[in-house]
Amino acid sequence: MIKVGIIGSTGYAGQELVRLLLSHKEAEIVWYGSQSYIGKRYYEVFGNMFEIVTDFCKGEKIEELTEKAEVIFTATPQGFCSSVLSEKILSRTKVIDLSADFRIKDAKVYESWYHLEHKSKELIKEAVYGLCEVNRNQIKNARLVANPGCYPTCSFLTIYPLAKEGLIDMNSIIIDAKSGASGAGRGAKVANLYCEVNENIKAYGVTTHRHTPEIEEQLTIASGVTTKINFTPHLVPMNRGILITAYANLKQTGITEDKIRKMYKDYYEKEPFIRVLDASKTPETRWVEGSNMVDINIAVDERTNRVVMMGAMDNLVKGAAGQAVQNMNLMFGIKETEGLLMAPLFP
Ligand SMILES: NC(=O)C1=CN([C@@H]2O[C@H](COP(=O)(O)OP(=O)(O)OC[C@H]3O[C@@H](n4cnc5c(N)ncnc54)[C@H](OP(=O)(O)O)[C@@H]3O)[C@@H](O)[C@H]2O)C=CC1
Ligand SMILES: CC(=O)N[C@@H](CCC(=O)OP(=O)(O)O)C(=O)O
Repeated sequence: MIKVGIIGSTGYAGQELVRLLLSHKEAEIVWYGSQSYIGKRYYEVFGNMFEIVTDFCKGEKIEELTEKAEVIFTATPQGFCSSVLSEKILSRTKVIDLSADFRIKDAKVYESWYHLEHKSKELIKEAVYGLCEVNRNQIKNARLVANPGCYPTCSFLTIYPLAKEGLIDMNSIIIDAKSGASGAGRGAKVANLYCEVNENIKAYGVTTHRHTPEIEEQLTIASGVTTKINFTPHLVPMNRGILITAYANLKQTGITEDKIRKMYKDYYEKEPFIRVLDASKTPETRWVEGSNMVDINIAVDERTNRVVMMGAMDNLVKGAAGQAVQNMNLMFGIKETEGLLMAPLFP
C-alpha cells in the first residue's frame, strides 16, 4: 500500500482527495493534515466520514510527515508548498502540489500574477506539469508534480487538438469559463456566502485572473506559437462544475465540423477520462459531476469561420483531487485509472 499524507485534508480539494483515496485499492491515508482542526477527529469536520474515518486531524511539520508518507499531497493555499518544500523533503518523499506554486516555469510571471514571492525557485525547473493526457511519461519519473489548475485543465483539454494541429489562430482565442462555488475553497469569504452566490451569475477577475498565464504557457508549448488569450471566469450558483466555452479563428476556410470532431475523437480515443461527444451534443456539468471525466465538443460557425470549443468537468475531481490521484498512479507505476472509475453522479 502507498502511504499517503494530505496537508490541507480539511479543505474542499483535500476532502475530495480523502473520498477518492478511501476507495483506492493501493493507497492508505496515514495523515490527515489541518491547520484549524488539529486534535479533532476527521469525521467531526466532515460528517459524511462518520464511522468511516476515525483518525484525528494533525498539524505536524512536513519534515516529520516524510518519515510516515511515501507521497504528500499539498491541498493548501497558494504559496504554502513553495515555502516549506526542499531538496531534502523531495529526496525522501514524492510531492503532488494542488496549488499553483510549481505550475508556471517563470517565477517572475508567478510572482506578478499571484502577488507572492516564490520561496523555492530552485525547484520550479524540476516540477512536472501534471496534465496526465499530455505529460504522462515525464510524470512517471517525477518527484514533484504541479497539479494543474481547474480552469486550465478544462480550457487546455478543450482546445488542445486544434492548437497542436495548428488549425487555429493562437492569438484569437477567447475563453469564457463558469465555475461552481466550491472552486473558491471552504474558507469563509463574503463573496461566497449563500445570498451572494445564489440566484446570481457574475464575471470576475476580468483580464486579471491568475489562471491566464498558466493557460497561455500550456497552449504555447502545445502549439509552438507564443499565445495570448482573453480569459473570463464567471461564478455560478452550483456547488461543483466547470463549463468552458472557447472561441478561435480557423486559419483556413472549409474545414468541416465533422473533420474536426473526428480529429478530437482520434486524439482522445485512448484517454479513459475524456469523452468527445457526438454532433449537436453540448457538454453539461451535470453529466460529469463527481467523476474524473471531461466532456468535450466543438462546433464550426461557417459564417464567421470561427470554431467554438466546449468542455465540462468537475472542478474538485479532474480539476483537482481526481487529477492528483491520476498523477499519483502514474508516479507509482500502478494502473492510471485506479480509484477513479466511478460513474458521474446524477441528479
Ligand atoms: N477548490 C477547487 O476547486 C480547486 C482547488 N485547487 C487548489 O487546491 C488548494 C486548496 O484549495 P481548496 O481546497 O479549495 O481550499 P480550502 O480553503 O477549502 O482549503 C485549504 C486547506 O489548506 C489548509 N491550510 C491553510 N493554511 C495552511 C497552513 N499554513 N498549513 C497547513 N494547512 C493549511 C486548510 O486547513 P484548515 O481547514 O484546517 O484551516 C485547508 O485544509 C489551493 O491551492 C487551490 O488553488 C485546485 C484546483 C481546484
Ligand atoms: C470559483 C473560484 O473562485 N474559483 C477559483 C479557481 C479555483 C482554484 O482553486 O484555483 P487553482 O485551480 O489555481 O488551484 C478562482 O477563480 O480563484
